[in-house]
Amino acid sequence: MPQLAIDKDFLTRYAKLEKRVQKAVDEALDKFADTYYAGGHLEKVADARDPRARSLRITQNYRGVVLAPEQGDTYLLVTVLPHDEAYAYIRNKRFSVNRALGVLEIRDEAQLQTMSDVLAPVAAAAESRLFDHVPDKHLTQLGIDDRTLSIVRLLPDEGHLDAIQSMMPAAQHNALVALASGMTPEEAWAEVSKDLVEAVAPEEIDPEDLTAAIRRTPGQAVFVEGPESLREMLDTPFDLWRVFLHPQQRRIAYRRSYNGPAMVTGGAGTGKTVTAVHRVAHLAAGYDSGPPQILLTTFTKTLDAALRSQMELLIKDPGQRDRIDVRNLDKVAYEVVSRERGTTLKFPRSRELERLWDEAGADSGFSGAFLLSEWEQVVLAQDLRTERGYLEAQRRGRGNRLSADQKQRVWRAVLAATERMAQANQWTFTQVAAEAADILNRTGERLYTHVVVDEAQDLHPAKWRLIRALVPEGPDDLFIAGDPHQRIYDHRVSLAALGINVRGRSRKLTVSYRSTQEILSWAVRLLGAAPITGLDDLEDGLETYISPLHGRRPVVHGFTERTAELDALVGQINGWLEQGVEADSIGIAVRTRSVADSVTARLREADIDNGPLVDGPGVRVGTMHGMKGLEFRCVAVVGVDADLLPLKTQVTDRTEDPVAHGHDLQRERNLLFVSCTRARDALYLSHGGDPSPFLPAK
Ligand SMILES: Nc1ncnc2c1ncn2[C@@H]1O[C@H](COP(=O)(O)OP(=O)(O)OP(=O)(O)O)[C@@H](O)[C@H]1O
Repeated sequence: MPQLAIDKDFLTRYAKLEKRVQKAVDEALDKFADTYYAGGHLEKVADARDPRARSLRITQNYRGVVLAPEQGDTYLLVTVLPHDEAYAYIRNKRFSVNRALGVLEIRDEAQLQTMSDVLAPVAAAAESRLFDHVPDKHLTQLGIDDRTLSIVRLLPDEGHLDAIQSMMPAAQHNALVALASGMTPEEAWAEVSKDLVEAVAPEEIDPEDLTAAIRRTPGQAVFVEGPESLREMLDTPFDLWRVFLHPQQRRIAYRRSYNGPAMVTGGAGTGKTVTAVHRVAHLAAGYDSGPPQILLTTFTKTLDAALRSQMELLIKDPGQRDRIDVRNLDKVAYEVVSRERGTTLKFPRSRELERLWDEAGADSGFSGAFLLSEWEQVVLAQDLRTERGYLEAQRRGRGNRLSADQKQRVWRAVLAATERMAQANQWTFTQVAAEAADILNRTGERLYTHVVVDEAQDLHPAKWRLIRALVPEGPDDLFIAGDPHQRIYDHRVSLAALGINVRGRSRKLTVSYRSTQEILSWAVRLLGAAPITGLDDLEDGLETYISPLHGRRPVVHGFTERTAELDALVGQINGWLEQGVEADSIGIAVRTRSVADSVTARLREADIDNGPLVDGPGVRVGTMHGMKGLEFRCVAVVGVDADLLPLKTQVTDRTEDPVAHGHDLQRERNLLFVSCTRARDALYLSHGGDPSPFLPAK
């Protein structure tokens, strides 16, 4: 059976072609797909570096580059380029199979040759060379082949190793970087082989077997399952995540089965959501049709809309889609409770609710706002049902200590207020989640076979109890994606304490697909040095978090007053717009509503179209909390002032509760980190007064 594969570079370049040329590519591929096993109309290029590289005519000015086997029947669509560049590509590049890893590699042999000629005299004159201490045998074991070896022996230093990166097969370059950084050959092997989708013994690697090599390199090239699948790829060429998963992502998403709840963590932009959506595709592929068995969920309405569109982009089969519900947890909980009660539920505004709690707790000595949050953060969080339970409960992170007498008064107020709410059929979403979990636990009904949860770090314990109650315990029951460094609400949860055991089934993603390395390295410093505990109770660090993307360093501008700061913001936004950045690819994040209002007013004055973060129109403006889960090409974080970050009203006094104080400060840091890591290409920050202490010193 002939097989067609497509390289990431092909799709990336196709995405950027004019519509007219794209159409010509489509036609050429249709023809090619009809007959590719004959290989008939692929043109051999006389001076091709690699005899298997052919050109495919698209238009007079464009050519595709196709790797066509001398025997066998796998064709790889490598790239699509203007005519002269395509021929230069074919004249310069060679394809190979890595001898140790078995992955597909491409190198620019012409440039490497030129580089060798330049390096030869430098190497001869140097006293020692970078890899003098490493014997050939070790290099070979790491996948360095003879062609690379000859230039490796000439490299005088790491600068030259960096300089040849773009010419070299990526896996071989990684191995050399590992050795150059002082790793032993064993450590370097662990480093380069960690991303393999399948381990393979060197003697099993056939250097001519392109099909096997492509299968081992799913982040770069994948097989197309048929003309329809090719059509889908070309219809949404920007959505590379649908097709090219990083091996780390693929291993996690497409593992046949987990013997219980599994978790994927990783820094911002490492593709946790992408991995979760692919996991749903994997689970759905196990069924043909029928009632929904899989819940894909997250914690807000705006995020679940984004999840739904991602799911629909990835899963086209209507039968499989029917097996999947995408809805946020509030909605799931609402349906369970309203169905049981046979009525709709009312959700009063927070002011109204606080008034109710004020009245119900009038003689408690506490405000309605305090009582309400005590109920949600302590009583509902710990599922406390009796006064005794409450009196004995720890109130970690709740600030001021309460005496037994005070606790009794709080408990009475809780009873009175919840009674009033019940009479008026008034609810909070946390309460509905707790109630839904109770109902399901009481009836034993389980609504799904699999639940996949995104943005898991911020869920209230009541929502976790609901999640646990939605699926029977068993293989593949729960798949959880989250990042504890992005925790921006109060909920610090231990999954184990909630009966969800992910030990041994927790995996980490480390490669950012969103932000540049410059933005990442800078943003990680905002988090401070305090250790962060994950949902699995283990410490979670971001030491291995990297990005292959590069760009400009973030900039921080300081002003003494807000007006000057906002004038500068207008200048920055206009600058981005003039550079051709679309208005809806620019996000502005601020700590408080009132700063957001000033920003919006100033933009309006400058005639810059703007609107809310999720649906616009124009430049997106919103609070840092609203930035969660979103992404923009350019991000401006405004009002990074000492009195806004941390926001005093949100931080418990150290003298009242030092632990809560620490947690609150960390949460404020995380909030700034989340905002900054929404940026793909450019990050701009400013303050209109003393700078926030979270900003790193230069
Ligand atoms: N394999 C991939 N190929 C191409 N793009 C990818 C891939 N994986 C992720 N991306 C892109 O990287 C960006 C971040 O991915 P995603 O939102 O899944 O990350 P995340 O870890 O959930 O981020 P966050 O925690 O910040 O919300 C998205 O634009 C996504 O499309």
